[in-house]
Amino acid sequence: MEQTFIMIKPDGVQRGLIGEIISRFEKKGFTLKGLKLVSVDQSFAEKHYADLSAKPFFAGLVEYIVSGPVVAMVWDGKDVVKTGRTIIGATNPSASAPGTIRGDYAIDIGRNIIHGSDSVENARKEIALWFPEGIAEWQSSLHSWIYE
Ligand SMILES: Nc1ncnc2c1ncn2[C@@H]1O[C@H](COP(=O)(O)OP(=O)(O)OP(=O)(O)O)[C@@H](O)[C@H]1O
Repeated sequence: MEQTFIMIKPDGVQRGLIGEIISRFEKKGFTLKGLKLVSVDQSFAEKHYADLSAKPFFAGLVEYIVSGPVVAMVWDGKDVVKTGRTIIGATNPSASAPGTIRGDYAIDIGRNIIHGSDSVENARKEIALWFPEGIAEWQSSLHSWIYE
């Protein structure tokens, strides 16, 4: 099945949204395969956001990601990359629909609470970067109640 990398950013952790965010992915029917609370350093944050290194907001983005612990997760399920992005909402919370995580809980683009991989290929790279130790191998017993 497909996997995606989801990170609750430092503002999401500080604001007490960990449980709410995990709950949304769980209730949808996706399966949690990796989970840890970690503080990353500058070089790690720069690696994660390497594609954005030329952007004017890059330094501020890195500073934001290292400002406190983040929750790194791997979620598994059919079309989880695309559906995960839908659950998260548009990058700029001012354009995120109500009902999405960013639409419900964020205001500023530079404090948008959560990250989700934007493609299956990037998910693979991000999971390898954040979980070099590997992820849990298990299958939920609810599988046949979620997939036909
Ligand atoms: N104009 C901006 N000003 C400040 N921060 C920004 C801006 N644009 C993007 N960011 C930050 O950089 C992150 C990565 O930007 P990107 O364009 O990859 O959006 P995204 O894929 O929706 O976000 P993410 O990769 O965090 O899921 C955004 O989530 C946001 O935190």
